[in-house]
Amino acid sequence: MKGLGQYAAPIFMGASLLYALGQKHREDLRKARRDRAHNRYGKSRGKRTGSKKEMKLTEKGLAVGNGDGRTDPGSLLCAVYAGQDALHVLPSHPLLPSLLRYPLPLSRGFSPTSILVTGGAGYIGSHTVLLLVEAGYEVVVVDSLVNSCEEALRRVGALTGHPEKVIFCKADLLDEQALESVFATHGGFRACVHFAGLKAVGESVAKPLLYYANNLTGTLHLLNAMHRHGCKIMVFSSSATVYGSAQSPVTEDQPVGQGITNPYGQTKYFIEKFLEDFQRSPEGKSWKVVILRYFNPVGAHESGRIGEDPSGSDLPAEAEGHLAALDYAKARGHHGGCFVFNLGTGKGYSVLEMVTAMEKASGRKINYVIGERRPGDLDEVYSDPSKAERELGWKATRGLDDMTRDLWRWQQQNPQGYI
Ligand SMILES: O=c1ccn([C@@H]2O[C@H](COP(=O)(O)OP(=O)(O)O[C@H]3O[C@H](CO)[C@H](O)[C@H](O)[C@H]3O)[C@@H](O)[C@H]2O)c(=O)[nH]1
Repeated sequence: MKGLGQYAAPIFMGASLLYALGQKHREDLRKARRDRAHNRYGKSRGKRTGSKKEMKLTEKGLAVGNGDGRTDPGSLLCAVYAGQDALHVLPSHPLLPSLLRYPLPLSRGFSPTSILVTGGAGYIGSHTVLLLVEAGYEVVVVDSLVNSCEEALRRVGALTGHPEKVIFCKADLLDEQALESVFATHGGFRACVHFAGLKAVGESVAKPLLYYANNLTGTLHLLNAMHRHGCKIMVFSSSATVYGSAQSPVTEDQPVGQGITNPYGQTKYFIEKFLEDFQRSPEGKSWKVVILRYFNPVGAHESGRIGEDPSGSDLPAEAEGHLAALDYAKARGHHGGCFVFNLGTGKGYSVLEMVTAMEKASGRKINYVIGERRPGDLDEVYSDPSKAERELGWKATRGLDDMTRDLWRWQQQNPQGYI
């Protein structure tokens, strides 16, 4: 019988190998951290050359980059998996199947698939959060609840079966410190979908300063926080009002900003300008900005559980438009840009057609009085949505009857809204 000593040499060699690989792995991680810190704080301002290698945290894990923004698929040093509360790092070397797998505890909410949604408790926001969770994302919602309530998000969590993936932070975008603490606590956002904003056309005519201060300042705080924390994908919820007096059906290349009839529309126009100007600047050129211009969304989720809280286009489909926009931005890899899409049915409905459709859906007679146009309202605006269909693969699929039926179901099940 041989003694245990015969195993000593292989064990020693194996252990040395493991130690050496572990050392290399730790050194790689340290180097990656250094590189990231350099990039973040702008210490390495030198022009990158095609031959200079760099460590990159990619979707699949830590990889060696070519120095030109690309990575070679074979260069993966370790895979990174996001768990519920931890980041799991698994070295790709076959000799180390599990020895170096260790969870890095993280603040709740961090995940490479985490999306920040501002105004996510609102009408379109809550439908979008639902679709994002169904698509596998974890969502951090920042909302001041000025025009919504948390119950909408509880219902979204219940409908998806993943309440843990809907993380709510009550915060006002005007409160820069609160916003900073959301990024510091939940950071690492892959993208931001920005809905938060005041949206009542009539009120904006009566209180323009409130609208300018709120919508513009809040967005500037958000953009600064995203910039500080390296979140470079923005999907912005804009509005058809930016087309002002343009002739319908409006296409994305028609001029914007002329003849806008109300301060709400002006805020959307100015925010589009902020985004375009920043994206064109050296600091923002790697950002991917997708601007979605809505055309009066109508409807509710088919479950009747979420809809517009009482405090024509197709609402659930518009929420899908946000996912399509995220996919579009992600598919552009490292190529930044600013892209604009109309989301609408391509068909205009008159107010009387809406009344008739609601009568049909509810089986009730609706009394109405024909009066003056409300301050700030346009007479007619409807979209040409063909660019979204061509480039995003998005199309409004439901007709007026479907939208009013879902809207009526929501109204019947929730006559007082979310209570
Ligand atoms: O300063 C603010 C203003 C609003 N909100 C929140 O933002 C959400 C906005 O949702 P709404 O239901 O009021 O609005 P919609 O989802 O219907 O509207 C969305 O689409 C509109 C276009 O039709 C506008 O683009 C609007 O900004 C965008 O939120 C609400 O939860 C509200 O509480 C904030 O958190 N901070």
